[in-house]
Amino acid sequence: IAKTTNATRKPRQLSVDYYARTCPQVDQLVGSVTSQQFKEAPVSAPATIRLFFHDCFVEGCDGSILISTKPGSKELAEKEAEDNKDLRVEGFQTVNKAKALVESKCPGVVSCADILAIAARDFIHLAGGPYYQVKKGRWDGRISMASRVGANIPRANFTLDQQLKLFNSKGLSLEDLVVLSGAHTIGFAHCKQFVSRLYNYKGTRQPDPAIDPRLLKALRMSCPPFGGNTDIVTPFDVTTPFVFDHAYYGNIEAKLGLLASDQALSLDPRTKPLVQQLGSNKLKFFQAFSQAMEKMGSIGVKRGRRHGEKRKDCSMHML
Ligand code: HEM
Ligand SMILES: [Ca+2]
Ligand SMILES: [Ca+2]
Repeated sequence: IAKTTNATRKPRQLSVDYYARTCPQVDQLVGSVTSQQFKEAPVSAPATIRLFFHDCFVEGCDGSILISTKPGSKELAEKEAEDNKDLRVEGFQTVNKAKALVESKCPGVVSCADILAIAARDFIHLAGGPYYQVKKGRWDGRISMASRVGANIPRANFTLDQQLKLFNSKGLSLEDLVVLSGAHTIGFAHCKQFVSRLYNYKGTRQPDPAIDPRLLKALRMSCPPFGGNTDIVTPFDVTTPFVFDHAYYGNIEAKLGLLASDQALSLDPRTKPLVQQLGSNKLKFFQAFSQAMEKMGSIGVKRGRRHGEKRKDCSMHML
């Protein structure tokens, strides 16, 4: 019977109890690392959530983002790509710690891609967001190339159409786009991601009219037009930058969006009604976010030895 179910199972299907026999305690093991990490370095939460997003959008959710460039190799790994340079180390550290613990209890069983998916869920919950079951069974990928990143990661100055096109190409809908962008309720961005909105919006030499004047003033203080400190970061959510809540939507309705791509969601008639709904209904946001994360978490999933690997060290391919 077991054989028949295996053969008839859709190849890319994930399941909550995938490790029921081989590593039943995997969620607890990862959980002990994420809760410790959250206490020591709360930025691990936004760091890991973004890491998961950048993993799933390039080659699918397969841990390709975790690979380090081989010393002496000409081919740079994904994490070296320009769009991944600002991924914080805390996300990588979390995955590595969790992987080490999981390997010590269930050697050679759990993929790095699944550990990243579980850790991202944990941090959403630890920061005050929803808890949902993570479906597992992803294999790690054999390809990690910096050159494949640029076209697959959305940019801060993307129009809604550009964002939508990219999300659609990943099997995600307009609603998924609006809901997943709510992850910008925690975390921070560097000045370069929005500085043109502050001084010279679309070449007008004027600020973006869709920024609240008080926010504009505050952002201009942290981010001068030239010669500022490039390490400065600013919270996405001016009200609760460490709390996973639905404040993001109220903010963009109030012209407090940080990136042009965020603000666009409350300006476009296609997305504005959903922004209003999510901003006024935390439960709806939490339910929609959990579902959308499951959808994002199943992009391009690989199963089996022919397409994937189970790494021992998440930063190195198996040979
Ligand atoms: C819709 C298109 C999106 C765009 C254009 C976008 C762009 C960005 C940018 C430019 C940053 C700042 C990076 C920096 O300066 O360090 C950022 C941060 C972040 N993004 Fe997005 N993002 C998008 C969607 C998402 C999604 C779908 C998620 C997760 C579900 C996500 C989660 C995050 C988090 C948590 C941070 C904060 C990272 C930290 O503080 O370490 N983003 N995003
Ligand atoms: Ca990937
Ligand atoms: Ca918040």
